[in-house]
Amino acid sequence: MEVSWPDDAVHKRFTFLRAQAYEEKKHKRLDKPSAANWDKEIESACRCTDEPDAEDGNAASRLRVRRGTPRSTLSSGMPRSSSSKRTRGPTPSNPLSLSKRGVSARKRSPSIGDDAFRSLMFNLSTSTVESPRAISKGVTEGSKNAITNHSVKYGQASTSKPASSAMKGDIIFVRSAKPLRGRAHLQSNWNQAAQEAGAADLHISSEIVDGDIGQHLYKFKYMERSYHFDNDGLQSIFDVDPGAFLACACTTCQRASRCDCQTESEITNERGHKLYAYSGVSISICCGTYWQLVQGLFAFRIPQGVEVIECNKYCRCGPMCGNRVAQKPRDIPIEIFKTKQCGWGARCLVALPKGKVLGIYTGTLLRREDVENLPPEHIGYVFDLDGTEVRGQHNAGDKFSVDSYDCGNWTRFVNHSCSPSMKVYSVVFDTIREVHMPYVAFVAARDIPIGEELTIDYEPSAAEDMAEGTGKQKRKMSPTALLCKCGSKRCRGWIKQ
Ligand SMILES: C[S@@+](CC[C@H](N)C(=O)[O-])C[C@H]1O[C@@H](n2cnc3c(N)ncnc32)[C@H](O)[C@@H]1O
Repeated sequence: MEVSWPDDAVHKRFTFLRAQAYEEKKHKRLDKPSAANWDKEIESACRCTDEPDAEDGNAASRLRVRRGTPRSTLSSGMPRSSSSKRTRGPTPSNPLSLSKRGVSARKRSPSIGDDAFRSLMFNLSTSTVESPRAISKGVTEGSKNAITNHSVKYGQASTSKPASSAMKGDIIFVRSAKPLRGRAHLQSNWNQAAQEAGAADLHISSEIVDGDIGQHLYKFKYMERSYHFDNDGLQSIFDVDPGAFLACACTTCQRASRCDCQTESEITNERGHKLYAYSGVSISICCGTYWQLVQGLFAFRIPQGVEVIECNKYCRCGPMCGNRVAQKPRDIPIEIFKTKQCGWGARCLVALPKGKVLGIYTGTLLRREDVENLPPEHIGYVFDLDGTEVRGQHNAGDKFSVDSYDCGNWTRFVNHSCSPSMKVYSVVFDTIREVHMPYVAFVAARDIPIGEELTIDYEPSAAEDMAEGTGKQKRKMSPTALLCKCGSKRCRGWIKQ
């Protein structure tokens, strides 16, 4: 995937202005992260409903992942057992309760020689997460069987002893230790990781059957936000000294002219006034008797390739600041589904307005020169971060890429289209732009109806060439290129790999 970047002059100008702004404004930054630090706000606003699973470490915070999860953790983190969390026994209000039928349902610990326990153990694992209705139906049926036949089986019984060995009254409901499998397993793990990061639901469509799932996906580590670093050296470059951050001193950043972080982005209108990258952030709409803040949408004002500098943890503003958009947890539900032609894809389960920022591309951050050492199957999942590079200039040391084959989030399933529904832009908030490790944000390029596939153009420069009439894409297909199956009327015929 390639993004188009501005020319050398633009970069020189921005570098100069930013250096100047830094010297002028650095006294305003907070020496320590603000008490109203956005990371903390996200954590407390996290919509996680379950307690973190201490056993398997999958509940590690974003920070812990960012500080260098060893590679072995990535490959050994799955499958995880759901048994340690959700045990559910019959309760008086529960349809599982057997007391109404004259059989006391009580919870006992198994002991050696307790045949009743072994013979009447129910397995409630797989479908419990998938379909509560099915569970209750199935278990009720199972309960009836328990009473009448003493041969209880729902899902898969852990043992199947003869009914005669069961003792009335020793019916025990336990949750099996058997882990979820296939699509249910992936959905459960990925959705949980998304929710722990404070993001909205992540679904895997039921069109995807277990047989469609490649083995590598069971080892895939879902990371809604932030990069993974295999290499401590890169991690330390990314985690710059706090003193290097420029931060604003405004409390709400409602006016771009007052927010010093806007100096960093240097987005100005024709009159030279600073502009936000995001629309609506400085506007309050009067709704009857109260004022309502309008949510920030990407306004497509910035020159392509110039990073948007969002407020950071040293800024004084809080989470409602209009210059904190891409860093907020995803608030729209996403579904991974099976496309007709291009493998799996991603779509949104709600309609989206133009400019809505949908997510950031996460994965393992690596130097560009290391990309060629990756196994070939990774290549389709590598996104180049070229925000500071001048086209044609070879300076591999400062170029980085993101590989989302082993870890990443839903954006790794985003397919290419020659008429894409999303655009990408570079955004910086966890580090400084000078380290050349921005995040890549995906944003709705137009209003997107509910359920439409979310796509990007993997090679926007080719689209520009086509528009300028210089590209002869269909005729000049490179030997390593992929046949494009986007189906667009404006399809260029192939995708660069
Ligand atoms: C980032 S992945 C996208 C997710 C992928 N479809 C999957 O199932 O994992 C990129 C790969 O998807 C496939 N792909 C994406 N867009 C395509 C298109 N327009 N035509 C053909 N293949 C496409 C190619 O195999 C490409 O290497």
